[in-house]
Amino acid sequence: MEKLLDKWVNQTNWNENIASALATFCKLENLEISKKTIFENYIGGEKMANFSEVSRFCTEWGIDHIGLNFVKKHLDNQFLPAFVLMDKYHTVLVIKIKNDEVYFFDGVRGLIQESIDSFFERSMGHIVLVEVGNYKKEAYYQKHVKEENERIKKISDHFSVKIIDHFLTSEECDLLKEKGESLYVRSQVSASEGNGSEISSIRTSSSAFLVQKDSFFDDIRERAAQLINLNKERFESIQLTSYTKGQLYDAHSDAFADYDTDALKEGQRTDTVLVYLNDDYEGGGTFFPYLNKIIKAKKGRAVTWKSLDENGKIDPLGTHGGLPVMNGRKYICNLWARNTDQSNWK
Ligand SMILES: O=C(O)CCC(=O)C(=O)O
Ligand SMILES: [Fe+2]
Repeated sequence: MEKLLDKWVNQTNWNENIASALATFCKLENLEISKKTIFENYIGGEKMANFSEVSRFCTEWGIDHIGLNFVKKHLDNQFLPAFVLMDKYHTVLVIKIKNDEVYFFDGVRGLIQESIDSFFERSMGHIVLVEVGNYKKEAYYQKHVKEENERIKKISDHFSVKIIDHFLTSEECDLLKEKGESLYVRSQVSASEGNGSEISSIRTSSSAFLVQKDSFFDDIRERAAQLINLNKERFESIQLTSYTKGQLYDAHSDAFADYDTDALKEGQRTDTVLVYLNDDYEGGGTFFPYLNKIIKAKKGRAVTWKSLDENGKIDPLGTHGGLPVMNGRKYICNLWARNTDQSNWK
């Protein structure tokens, strides 16, 4: 697995998903097509790259391929590698099946393993099998491209992730980091049974809970409140999170699921203001898989979005996570607002 991960060419821009899959494929197959050529030619223009780029790429470079409606039997080593269009508007590169698990490269998440059933369930029903030889090439894509563009337009009309640079000064970032330094414990997530929280491989960072009384913390909450036009009482106590090399937070919503009755007793999370406290590390961007967007850290930068839709339900478009840190140490500050008064931190 380690060796295979070396072949991964990650995407660093939201519209580079296909280019990442294609470049990873070339590296795996030792094709001498440069990463630069791929990233310059197959990023899909101003919108995100769409699945037809895979076929265009193969045609242009004389690589035997076929586009098909995806059925489970394609998940067989004899047909691989294959490009599959997943939900989340992502194309992934499937390379191996072993013990009913699919191994695939994802532009933002690297080399992933998932059960065949759940992988198939998540997919959008389109696959390109590469170098399979015997099939005839056919064009399946136009209809899909149109649907894809419509879906993306709908998304960008309804959901926004706002970026506010210089929300905190560099000195404030340093001070906040310092205040948390001795308080880190392994991060947890809500327990799957809905009572309490637990350690999980989906979140491997450490967290510091800044529950002490401090006018500095109050001031930050006040500014977060002004930023998104809420009462400061709606903000929880500040949490810092830190990731060392390899640590990550997989895709999730900050809002609590219905079954998470323990957490919901204190109210539902509605808004997030996330602040980057440093930027001297590699990797570790904040990714929004449904929006095909990765936000890069910049010291003092705040990012804000809503977790619930207009009906108060968890909005899948707010799904996000922290990519693995490649080098160095990442520090963020989380300011979460709930729909009830949280001011027992006073
Ligand atoms: O580390 C990141 O960029 C995201 C963190 C996050 O989503 C969280 O702490 O809830
Ligand atoms: Fe989060």
